[in-house]
Amino acid sequence: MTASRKTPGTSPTQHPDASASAARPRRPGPPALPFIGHAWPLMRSPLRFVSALASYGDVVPVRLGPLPVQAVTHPDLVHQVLVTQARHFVRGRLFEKAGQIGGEQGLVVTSGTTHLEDRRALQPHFRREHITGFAEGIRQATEEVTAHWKPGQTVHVDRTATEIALSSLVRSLLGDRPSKELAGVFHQHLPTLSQGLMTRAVLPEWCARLPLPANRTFQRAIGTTRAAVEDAITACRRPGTDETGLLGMLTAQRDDNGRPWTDTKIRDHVLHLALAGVETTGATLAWTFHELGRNPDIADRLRDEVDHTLDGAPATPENITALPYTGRVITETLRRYAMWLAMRRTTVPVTLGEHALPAGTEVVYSAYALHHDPRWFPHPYRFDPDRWLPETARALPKGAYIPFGSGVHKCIGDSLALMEITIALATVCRHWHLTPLPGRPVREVARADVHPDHLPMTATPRRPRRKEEP
Ligand code: HEM
Repeated sequence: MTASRKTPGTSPTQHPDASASAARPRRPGPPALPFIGHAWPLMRSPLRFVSALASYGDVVPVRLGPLPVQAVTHPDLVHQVLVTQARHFVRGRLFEKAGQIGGEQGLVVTSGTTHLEDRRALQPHFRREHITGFAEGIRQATEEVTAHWKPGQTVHVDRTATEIALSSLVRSLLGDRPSKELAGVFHQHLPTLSQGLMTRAVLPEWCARLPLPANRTFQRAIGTTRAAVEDAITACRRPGTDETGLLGMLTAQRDDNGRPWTDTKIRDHVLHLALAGVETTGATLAWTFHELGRNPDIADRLRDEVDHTLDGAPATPENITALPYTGRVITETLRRYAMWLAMRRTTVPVTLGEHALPAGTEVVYSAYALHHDPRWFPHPYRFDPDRWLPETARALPKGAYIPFGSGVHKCIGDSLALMEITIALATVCRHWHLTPLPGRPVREVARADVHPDHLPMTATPRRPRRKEEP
């Protein structure tokens, strides 16, 4: 199945440029302004800013407002931060901000023993044998969201994709009792929370305290979203309620003394899953439709594969295992539109290559920048699923392709996300052609993930071909 396929391109063969600090001239970091540091270019064109940092060296000093951070740009060193030296790092400022939104006990903010224990408790519920139970809900969510499309209609694929991701997550959380209220609250407020999170990480602390409408909207969004999740927990704890969803699993969880997890802890975990899992999956799905729309040859190959393999049947966890080309399209989308900023902080003095970082140093890495480094990905802005063919994929250094991160904090929802995207994609492609609207260029916007600023496309119905048809 696509969901469980091995990350391609990470063969152990050493890439010629793979060792960090390989005789490249080091330049001073990019020029910073007083007080706000690099906040201005980071707010104006963040993707260009982070992608340019590798030209200054493997570890580059940057200032997020008043906060000095070290940007790690070489895959080898990123791998050290995330995997081999991970025990010397905790979450950094960005993730602490996530704590202000989703609470302090969710996986996205915790580190060390607390993180490890909770991760061990949650991990089994994200394994293949468990998540396949969510597949039918994902397919239904996709059918429902696209059911009202009319031939020739302009559909806003960015919103549709987020709705599919949202509705799928709510179904996975609540099992057979999907709640329209919770979905509605997530739908209304998650984009505000996600955008606010990045703004708060980049701007000085005092900006968040100004009595501005944006700050008030943000605070309201936190309050309403927390209350909606608390209501869902109360409903789930009622005797006789179905416990097939992730929320049922969380309410059944016990600590070492046999006591049930508190409502606050469960609420934090749910909010963190929603914050980490909806916009990311929605954006990846939207970008996939965008790339298929502007690459008709790739779209034809993908549709042929889906038609031939599914042969008129709906997408299931079993039949999507035989969609290798679709898998490569998704792998390439995840490369092209990866998360643009993540953080860590050193807890002890750490040496990265030839750089000595004292304890307490904030460190950032950008999967987006790594995935657009031409040393590892020639013509990085070209969308080319065949770069992932086993015979053409170049040997990549560890840490060069990390759409889901790596190490102890690697995305817990990676398999779920891949299954979800594959099922949603196959379900839509069976019945619809989506073509871009001429003269409406689509821009990449850096929120917590990289989103299309808008994605209007024309929906034209199609009939899936069966195997026996020519
Ligand atoms: C295409 C979709 C997704 C992408 C690209 C993505 C990406 C990532 C990345 C890069 C990280 C690690 C960040 C770091 O280094 O600190 C991460 C962590 C995480 N993701 Fe995802 N994610 C996706 C979908 C999901 C889904 C569907 C869920 C859950 C329903 C989820 C839940 C989480 C959680 C809880 C963490 C924190 C894990 C930990 O620290 O133990 N993600 N994700």
